[in-house]
Amino acid sequence: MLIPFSVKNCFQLLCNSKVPAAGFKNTVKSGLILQSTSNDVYQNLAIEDWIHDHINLEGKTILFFWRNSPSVVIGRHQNPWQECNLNLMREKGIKLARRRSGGGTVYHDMGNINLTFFTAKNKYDRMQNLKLILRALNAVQPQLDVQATKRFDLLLDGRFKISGTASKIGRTSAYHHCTLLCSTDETSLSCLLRSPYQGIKSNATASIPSLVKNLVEKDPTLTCEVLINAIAAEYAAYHQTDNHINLINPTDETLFPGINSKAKELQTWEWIYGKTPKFSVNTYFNVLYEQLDLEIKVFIDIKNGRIEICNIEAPDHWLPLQICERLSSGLIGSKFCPTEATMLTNILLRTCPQDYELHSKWNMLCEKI
Ligand SMILES: Nc1ncnc2c1ncn2[C@@H]1O[C@H](COP(=O)(O)OC(=O)CCCC[C@@H]2CCSS2)[C@@H](O)[C@H]1O
Repeated sequence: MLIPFSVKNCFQLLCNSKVPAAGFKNTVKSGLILQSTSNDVYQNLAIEDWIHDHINLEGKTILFFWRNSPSVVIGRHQNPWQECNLNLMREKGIKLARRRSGGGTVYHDMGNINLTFFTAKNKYDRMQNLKLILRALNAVQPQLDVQATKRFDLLLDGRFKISGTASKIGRTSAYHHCTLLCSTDETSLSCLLRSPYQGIKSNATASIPSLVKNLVEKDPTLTCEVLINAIAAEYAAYHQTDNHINLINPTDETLFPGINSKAKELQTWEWIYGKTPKFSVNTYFNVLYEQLDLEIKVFIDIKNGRIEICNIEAPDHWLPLQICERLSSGLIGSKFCPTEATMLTNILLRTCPQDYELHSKWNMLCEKI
């Protein structure tokens, strides 16, 4: 169901389907500026989905500002194992989110601003949005050298990326969203976006790594707040609308019916990992066991995030082929995830409870894999 658009009373009126559409169109201005009160990546991505699915954007536009606590955000068609360091993320409690738009992987924290430009499909224009950001940057610091590229990145001093773009085009509406690096933790960004996993083969979209820089490095007065206000002012001037940032709470079911279930869906394993395009892992590693250096080979095919084919080859004298096969086949159908694999093999190992040596060997393998 599409809901008529309004700037009056922000979303209260947006949800009021009794407002007569024709008369209403003449009285409302064309743009609305919103900012999320939440720093939760799933809640903020859910707001994007909700607006995209529920608001009739014909002749109207919305600009949505949002910031997240530390998170890694992968594109719709990406492979998280290939794009980031999942172990490090788990260790540091950094969230992983899969967005609905395509493109590469980015790191978010409170020093990164996200901007979503919602329009009707026929008004979707990424370069126009980026130029608006450039005008705002120029207004706050005329000495900045920032340019938009053909890929819709924003580059500082001709080589440092400060913004990446992605988009989603629906039947009638579309959105273009982009980042803006203000004071992000660059060390976390580069460590987390480096995958330690080897031997992955897939057709998933690969990210395009760049040198990055924060705007605050160029001018310490360029805080997130200053930048958001400058972009909002430029947006209001361009769309001849009120220069007012409406704060919205993305958990408010009265304004956004169904929003919490959207946020929940974005947090499911099935969405984050299960949507990974089919891939395979073909690798080997060495284990040290009682002064023996053993080579273990691993071949795994993963579909919908679950193990479809699994072959683990260890030297026969160390782990007899038959046992290796039994344990490998026990993993088939399980999520490609350390906790589930460990749980499953623990169940299998219970069939030979006394064999402590086998248990310790298998645990070594699981840890390495
Ligand atoms: N926050 C941020 N901003 C700009 N560039 C970044 C950021 N994080 C990482 N990077 C760099 O971009 C590349 C990936 O570039 P690549 O071009 O592959 O991907 C993108 O740019 C995607 C942008 C998605 C924007 C959405 C807006 C709201 S939700 S996420 C990465 O390897 C880093 O070098």
